[in-house]
Amino acid sequence: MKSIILYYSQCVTGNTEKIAKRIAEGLRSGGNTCDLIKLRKYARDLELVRTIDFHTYDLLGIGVPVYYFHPPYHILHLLEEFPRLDGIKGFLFCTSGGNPGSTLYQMKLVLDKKGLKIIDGCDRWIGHDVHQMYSRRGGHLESSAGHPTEEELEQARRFGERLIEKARDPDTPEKTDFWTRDNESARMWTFEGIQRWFPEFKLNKDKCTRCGKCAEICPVDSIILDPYPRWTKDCDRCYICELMCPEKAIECDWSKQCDYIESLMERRKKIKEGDIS
Ligand SMILES: Cc1cc2nc3c(=O)[nH]c(=O)nc-3n(C[C@H](O)[C@H](O)[C@H](O)COP(=O)(O)O)c2cc1C
Repeated sequence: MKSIILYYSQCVTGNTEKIAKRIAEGLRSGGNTCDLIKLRKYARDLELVRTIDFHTYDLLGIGVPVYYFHPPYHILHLLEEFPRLDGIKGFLFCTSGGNPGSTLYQMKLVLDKKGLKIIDGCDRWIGHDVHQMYSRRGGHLESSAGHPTEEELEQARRFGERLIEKARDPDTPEKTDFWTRDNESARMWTFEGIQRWFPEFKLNKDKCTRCGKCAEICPVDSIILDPYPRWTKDCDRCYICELMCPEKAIECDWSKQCDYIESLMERRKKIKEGDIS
């Protein structure tokens, strides 16, 4: 059996990449093949997708990190540009800090229109969450530290192995049970809402050396050097540019988001202790 996995994963954490590699390992068992392709930048990926002959594969897998209870928006747009996938079986997966929202459901909505028959998926794998919202909490969501664990990675490998049988069986039904998982958080956090609520990019020109790392790393090519970095359009708000700037010259104001996280954590603690319902 011939399969292919396309995945996106941030370079700082690489959680989805770790899971994708293990699924591929499982899919390669018994002499089967699996091509593993890392998505990097929207424009380049669009070209790449146009060169792939998907109909030479029996199975197509797509993996993403969860961004604000959704797939990264640029990946959703990329899926919209995929060719027809009739006759091919598919599976979807993601990693999240613990709340995948409606990520896989939204991907399925797009891929259904392409004719891909989705036979399996998993949105339960956790990945170390280092979003800057947690900067006051040591720079990460504590409960996600150490994930994906070796146990989760082994689950991913077995998931890949099981997929071989499922993909071979012509009677394998379409996977529908968890696709309806559409939650309140996902409905609340619209693309426009995210653009409004998260901080604007602020550049400290005294620190910036115009090295271009931010532009190089931005997955949607939102940043141009003019001659200093300038953000040209709405992006996925992944803030990888801020995180990876070697001079720490991108200084977003995270105080509002950090305050929000603190009040959320406080509320959760009280609920756990039975102080409030
Ligand atoms: C911009 C951004 C938004 C995120 N939004 C969510 C979210 O809504 N729910 C969640 O559980 N985790 C969220 N996370 C955590 C990531 O989904 C998680 O760490 C994931 O494993 C990252 O995968 P990667 O290392 O492959 O990029 C977010 C992380 C980032 C950077």
